[in-house]
Amino acid sequence: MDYSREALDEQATGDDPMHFFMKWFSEAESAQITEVNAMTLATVDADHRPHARIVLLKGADERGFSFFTNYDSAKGTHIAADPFVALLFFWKELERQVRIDGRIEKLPAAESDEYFYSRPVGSRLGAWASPQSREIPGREVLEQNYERYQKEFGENVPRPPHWGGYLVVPQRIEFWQGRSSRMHDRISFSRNEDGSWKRCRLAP
Ligand SMILES: Cc1cc2nc3c(=O)[nH]c(=O)nc-3n(C[C@H](O)[C@H](O)[C@H](O)COP(=O)(O)O)c2cc1C
Ligand code: PXP
Repeated sequence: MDYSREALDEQATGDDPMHFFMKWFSEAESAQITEVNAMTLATVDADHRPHARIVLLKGADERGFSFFTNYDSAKGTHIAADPFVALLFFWKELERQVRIDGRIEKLPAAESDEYFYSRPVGSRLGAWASPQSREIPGREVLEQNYERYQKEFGENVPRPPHWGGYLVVPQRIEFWQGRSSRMHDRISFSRNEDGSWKRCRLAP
């Protein structure tokens, strides 16, 4: 595969990488890419070993990038031990990659509530039924848990205390545009101490 769609120059990315991310994200949405918000989340465990999995981006604003999960999951345990994480998007139809490194924190409970109560009742029950990342003897455990919570809550399924959002506050954001002969464009932003951004070009 030789990438040849387009170029990315420093000026085009502007001074604010969050702003530029939104632009690329909406272009990916317009390109009808399925699961455009699917991103790889990398964490490290207490022994400094890396782990990666996909989660869905549910918000991006001037603060950073947010997603929702089980705080007692493997990733939740890693984050509690080490708050440095990485995110990765690959939009192959646009020949684009976005790499994000940053520090992660929990979203305020009110924001977790707001998102949780926007989810279908079935997914809300799923959050109760699944002890995410734990070994279970069989699928029937999940089905039994689901029925149990369905009986207990009916249509009014509250947010479990172990389920909520995280915010990744970016320290570095890199935009990668594939180019011919592996001579790709890489524009990288690093956060300065005062919160402003320093932009540079990296060799591909
Ligand atoms: C397309 C896709 C989207 C996913 N989105 C989420 C998500 O937003 N939150 C989540 O907890 N798990 C999500 N998962 C499941 C995770 O990849 C993972 O299996 C789960 O969170 C357990 O990870 P852990 O054991 O490392 O904590 C998604 C999986 C896929 C394939
Ligand atoms: C276990 C799990 N939790 C949360 C999500 C986030 O997506 P949603 O809030 O749309 O269900 C997903 C998406 O696949 C998921 O698999």
